Amino acid sequence: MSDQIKHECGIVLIRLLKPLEYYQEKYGTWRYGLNKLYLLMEKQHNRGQDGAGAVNLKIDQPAGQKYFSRHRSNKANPIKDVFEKINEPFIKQQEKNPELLNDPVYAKEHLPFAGELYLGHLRYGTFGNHSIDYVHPVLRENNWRSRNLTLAGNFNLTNVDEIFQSLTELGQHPKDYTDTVTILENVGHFLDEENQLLFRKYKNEGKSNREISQCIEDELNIREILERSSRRWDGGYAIAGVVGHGDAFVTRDPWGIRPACYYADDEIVVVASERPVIQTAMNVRSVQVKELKPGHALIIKKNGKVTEELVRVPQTRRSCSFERIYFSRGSDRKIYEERKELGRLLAKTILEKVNYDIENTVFSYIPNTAETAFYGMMEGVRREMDQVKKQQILDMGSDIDADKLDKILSLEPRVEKIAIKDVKMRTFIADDDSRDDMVAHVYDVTYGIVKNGVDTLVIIDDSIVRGTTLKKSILRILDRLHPKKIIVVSSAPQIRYPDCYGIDMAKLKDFCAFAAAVELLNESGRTHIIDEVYKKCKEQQFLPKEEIVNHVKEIYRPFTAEQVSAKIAEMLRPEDIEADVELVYQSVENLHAACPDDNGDWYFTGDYPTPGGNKVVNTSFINFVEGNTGRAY
Ligand SMILES: NC(=O)CC[C@H](N)C(=O)O
Repeated sequence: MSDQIKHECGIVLIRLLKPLEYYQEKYGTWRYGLNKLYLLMEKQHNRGQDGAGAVNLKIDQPAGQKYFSRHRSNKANPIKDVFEKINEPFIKQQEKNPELLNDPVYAKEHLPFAGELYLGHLRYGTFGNHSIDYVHPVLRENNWRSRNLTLAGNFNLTNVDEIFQSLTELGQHPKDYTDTVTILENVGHFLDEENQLLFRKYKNEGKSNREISQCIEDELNIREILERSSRRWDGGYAIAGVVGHGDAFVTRDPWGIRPACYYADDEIVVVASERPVIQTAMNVRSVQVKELKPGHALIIKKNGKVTEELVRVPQTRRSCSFERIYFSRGSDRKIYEERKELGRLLAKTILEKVNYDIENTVFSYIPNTAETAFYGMMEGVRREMDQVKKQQILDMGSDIDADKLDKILSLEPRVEKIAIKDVKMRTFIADDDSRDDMVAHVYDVTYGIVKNGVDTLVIIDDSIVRGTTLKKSILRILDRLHPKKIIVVSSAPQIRYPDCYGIDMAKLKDFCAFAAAVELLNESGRTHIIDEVYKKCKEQQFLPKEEIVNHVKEIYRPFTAEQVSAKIAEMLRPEDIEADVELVYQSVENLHAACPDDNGDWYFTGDYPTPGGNKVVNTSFINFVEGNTGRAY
């Protein structure tokens, strides 16, 4: 991916179902769970680098001793920072008395992060900023054990304002306005309520307060707490939580927008955002890792009972196709196949664009995530070429000989590694003029492969969001190879509408497809459409989200996808390069054919699965016209 988009978050939840001694004996360390947490977080580092955090809970710690430990970091390498902090007391203990460090009973009593429940999080913020207050897990403390709550999530809601308001209507006075803390207080409120209900029930039965605390811990109905609190959540979410006495859960939105998978046996329960991460960390097969069903929660009671329970009625599945195209690790066996298929499906169009002139075409990709789509594209190109060769052979009829056959069969597509990602250029260059020149060098190229002024260069990327890197770096540096033409292929369709479910692309004006459509409207004397859409958006600005319609679709309506692609190519092509530039995008139909199980496509089509999505696109358009640079949720 050439455009860096901030996106997603990663979650990890681990419950050790046996006492720490068991792991010391079987695996040689009571830190078995902690080590797995590290692995699972490190393997998901692609999902968030703004911050990281981890919590540990010791189940059944005696009163007066700390049972929650937490470390969070928003430093440059947050996972490393968090685990250095976690390791500090272990290093000290190692120096003081190494034997005690390896004693699980001593460790649980005296050392932080020696407990049965772990919650880890990697953050790419979609709300607020990068400050430490926004880093998960967030914690709500209380002297009643079963009222303590910690949460971490991969989520974005379109109606945090409504939920915040419901808290203030309850009489609360939140000290902060962050989406994660709002969710924490929202769930916390119903956790308190459930505690209170159970307390009353047992008080009426004449039980002592001590007995009641025990009863509450046994009976706390997590499913009900989640059902009551999530009733109004509009958005995509996979939210994990731990309650102070030892119950834990992960709940997923009813549309399945955000992903969550789990593995459970009699020793351990592991939940993570991505399947192959669990496969690798736990050394299990993909069939052993289950997807958490949309609208359900995986609930792990303190006593070790694991259930998947219905929380909100599942809706038509609209899981995020961008996970498949780009975000998730491509090592998942299904995602790998899907990415290849995305490339394969583009082959015919590409060959048509180059007039099947395979001798004068060089195929390559933008490193690194587009590599899999590239393999698929090349399979597709070869398959198409086989058809061409077959026809040429048939056309020869009886006029066939070995030389002619050799010539036909030897025609192979030219596959080369052209673009090389070189350096991360950031703050070193201060002034804007030289900055652009330096940014051009983020990518480098392999020289001597392209025939000057003759060859067409076909280069595939997984998606093009803003196109800035293409314009400033990739096209310029590719032009130095002197191709006749550069065709940039996107394995994803045009990104036309903002996301509001956990990917930080909330501003319409950032999308090159949107800029191109606006330019086309202006050029073709249809500027009035922009004004009309603005008026319609303003008219429904304060309507309930359920009544809002996505009028932004009208901006694209007069044009075909090809017209928009051609305009984007024109706009992204630097004036001072020699090569022609063309863009080829995936069609939405082919995206669905390649990724049939995950058809969430609102960023391509404007069809939002939740009413809040229409509100976000509406606000986003108003922001664009009014020159407001804020996020639209
Ligand atoms: N990408 C995400 O899932 C972000 C989670 C949450 N909205 C935050 O900004 O912290």
